[in-house]
Amino acid sequence: MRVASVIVDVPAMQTDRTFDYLIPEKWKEIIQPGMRVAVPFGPRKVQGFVIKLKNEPEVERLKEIHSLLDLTPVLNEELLQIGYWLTEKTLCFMISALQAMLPAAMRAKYDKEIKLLPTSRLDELEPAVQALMDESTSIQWNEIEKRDLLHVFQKDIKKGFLEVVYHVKNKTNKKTMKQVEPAISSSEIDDVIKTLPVQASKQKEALEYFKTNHAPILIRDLLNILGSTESTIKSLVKKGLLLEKNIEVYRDPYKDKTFQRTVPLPLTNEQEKVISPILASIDDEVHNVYLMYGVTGSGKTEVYMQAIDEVLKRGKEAIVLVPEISLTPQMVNRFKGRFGSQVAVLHSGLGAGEKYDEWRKIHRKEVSVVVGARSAIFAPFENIGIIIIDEEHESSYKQEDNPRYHARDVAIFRGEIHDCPVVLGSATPTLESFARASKNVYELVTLKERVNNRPLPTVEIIDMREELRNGNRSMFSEALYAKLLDRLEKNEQSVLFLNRRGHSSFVMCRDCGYVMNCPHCDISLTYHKSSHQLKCHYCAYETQMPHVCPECNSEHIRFFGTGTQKVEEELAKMIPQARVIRMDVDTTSRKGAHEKLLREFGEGRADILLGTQMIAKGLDFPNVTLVGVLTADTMLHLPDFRSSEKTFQLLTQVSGRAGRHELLGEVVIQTYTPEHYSITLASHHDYDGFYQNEMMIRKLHAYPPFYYLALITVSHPELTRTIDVAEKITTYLRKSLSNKTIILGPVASPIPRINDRYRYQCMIKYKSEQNLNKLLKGILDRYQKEIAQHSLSLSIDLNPYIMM
Ligand SMILES: Nc1ncnc2c1ncn2[C@@H]1O[C@H](COP(=O)(O)OP(=O)(O)OP(=O)(O)O)[C@@H](O)[C@H]1O
Ligand SMILES: [Zn+2]
Ligand SMILES: [Zn+2]
Repeated sequence: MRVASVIVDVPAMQTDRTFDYLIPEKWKEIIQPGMRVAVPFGPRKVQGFVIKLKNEPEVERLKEIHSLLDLTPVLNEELLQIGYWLTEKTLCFMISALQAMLPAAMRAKYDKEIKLLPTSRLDELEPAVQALMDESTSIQWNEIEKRDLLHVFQKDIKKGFLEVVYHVKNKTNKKTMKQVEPAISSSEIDDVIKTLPVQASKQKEALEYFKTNHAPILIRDLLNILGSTESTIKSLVKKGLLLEKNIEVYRDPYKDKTFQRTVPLPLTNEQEKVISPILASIDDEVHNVYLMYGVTGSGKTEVYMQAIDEVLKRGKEAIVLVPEISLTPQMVNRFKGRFGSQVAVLHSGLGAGEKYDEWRKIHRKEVSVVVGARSAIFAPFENIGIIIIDEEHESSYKQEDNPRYHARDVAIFRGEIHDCPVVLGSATPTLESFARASKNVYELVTLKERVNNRPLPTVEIIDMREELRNGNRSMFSEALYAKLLDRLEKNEQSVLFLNRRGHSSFVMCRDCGYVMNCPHCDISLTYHKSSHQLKCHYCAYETQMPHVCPECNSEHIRFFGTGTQKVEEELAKMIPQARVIRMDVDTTSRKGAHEKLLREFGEGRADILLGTQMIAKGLDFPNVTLVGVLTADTMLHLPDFRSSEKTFQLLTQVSGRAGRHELLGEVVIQTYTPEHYSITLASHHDYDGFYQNEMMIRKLHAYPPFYYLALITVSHPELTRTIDVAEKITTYLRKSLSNKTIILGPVASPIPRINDRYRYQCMIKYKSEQNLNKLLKGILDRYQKEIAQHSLSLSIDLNPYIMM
């Protein structure tokens, strides 16, 4: 092949296509699609991805590829295909799609080195490679390039003897450790031991060790075994009896942990029923989407693991997505405990280098299970047997920057390609998914009972208005206070949950619970402190903040919000003897803090765990018998059509933390709106009731799953231009889209100015618009000049989750 089509790293409309480059003679045999190259682009050199190889140049004179960044493709054919699909589905640039699929470390500047893998021997290598690598286990890329030997090295890379390692220039350098091995034979060791003086007992011990274990070992591990110091080993190295080497180790954050190995549990009848269609799909290699609706503690995770077991037995691979916050040690422990070193873990808590190391394990096929957050859906596996999305209702599966993809969509797309099942699991499925299951687009499988028939906890709703009337102005109701004391006495643990999302933004009457809603949208108004006004983020309605409650004339109407710190202080006053662990953004920002606090709680070193969203899911502590929700309302009044759904999900998840084992559980929900259906139905564990109710409301207001949404946000430094563009776009859409489609706006965005740029938005609600994506691309095209000059920005979100 003579020509490579390259997507260059210049994210702009005009460059969102391939550019052809001539392949220099020496790289003809080397270059493949999915590799990165550096190419001249205008006066600069830029990075790019080779997408295709061709024989005939389409243009007369082509520039040559400047250099190679990879010797094996970092993106395989399937991922390139997904890249194109992402550009269509999310209207992003191809370069953004391609980069989103790689670990961040590969986007930075780096040095490259080619390294002998620990499993291979020098004498297996090509002679030219051997000659260069003699005496060392790695060599700098430039050295090879200078000698024009890349093609020879590529052969050994393909055979799996060598690999390319990227060293990111800022601090994520590879981690090396010292290893020693005997430099002499076992019988020689025996002779040496006899000649050593009596005082050298430690040295003798070390040599004794190598006599029976004639193999390399990390110095750290050796010292642990022998209980001796590094100087002992050093003197043996000096004497030439041991050989010391620096070897690279993966930065595996779980390395020092031992995981208790677990074996598959005999499944309950319900679990059997749920797993059998999934196993059939695995067996028949058919793509099917299963919605696994299972109450909290019903053993979904056990079902996932046994399905994965089947996949691994067939030599295939598994992707498990878990929401970021539930990548708690508990979840990682369970997968590592079952599948050991076959598991790679990918999440944002890892440093760039650690993530890159985990990614390499996948790329090199050293693991066959990946457990990770959203972007793990792009794991470069080639033989996927199952994809699982746990807690499928979590909004963190939607990426909020370009490419604005939803991991569920990518999962289903990959599932189709690999002819494998996709399992969406949740105790509170999204309305979208449950509706699809009701229409048999997905197959519904249900776990109605907790394992061992543990009952779901009883839930008591406390009306905080009533408390106030009775003179209780604290954050704790009488009932919750009494129950906390009771647990303390019994030596049982409690979890207190404070929902901080959306705090202090809505306005409510503390006497009657009345919340200020928009008359046109049935969504709560947001309080704007600066202007002392209430605004609707959907239709631009606004009104003055009232001085008295419009419903009951009380003066106790105010905006709302409390923080975990305040709760902690109040707890300390009210129950000074309780030991409290507070978990929020502040106490968990340090690496490993999250894990440490949970471990302490698990070991019973605290009576109460107080926290935000991050304690809502995944926790499984046998001694927790009480869960308290301090204010169930905060989320309810967010200017978001999903606020009831989110409230129901959260209350169900939090309640699910209580009474999962022998001890019975109890839940107390404090609220100012005890009659709201999301709260009453959550207290009865009534998902079906909630689904019916919420579907009616969505239908009435033309929201998903009855309509699709698209959100266009226009921003510009000048207000008049912002409005002008927003209006033109809206008018154009009104003209071009079907009259069944609803177009709202243009209105100022909920955050009307960011970074001195004004923001206006337009919302499209549609059922079917064949040409919508083309139309929207056309709009981007129309404004591309202004966008390129950075004065204008147009963001288009097909399927928005954040309306700000
Ligand atoms: N077949 C089984 N036999 C015995 N114990 C089981 C079985 N399946 C699961 N368990 C145990 O029951 C508990 C709850 O299971 P698991 O955590 O898998 O439920 P889940 O549905 O994933 O929970 P949640 O969604 O609330 O996090 C766990 O401690 C698990 O080890
Ligand atoms: Zn009132
Ligand atoms: Zn409104």
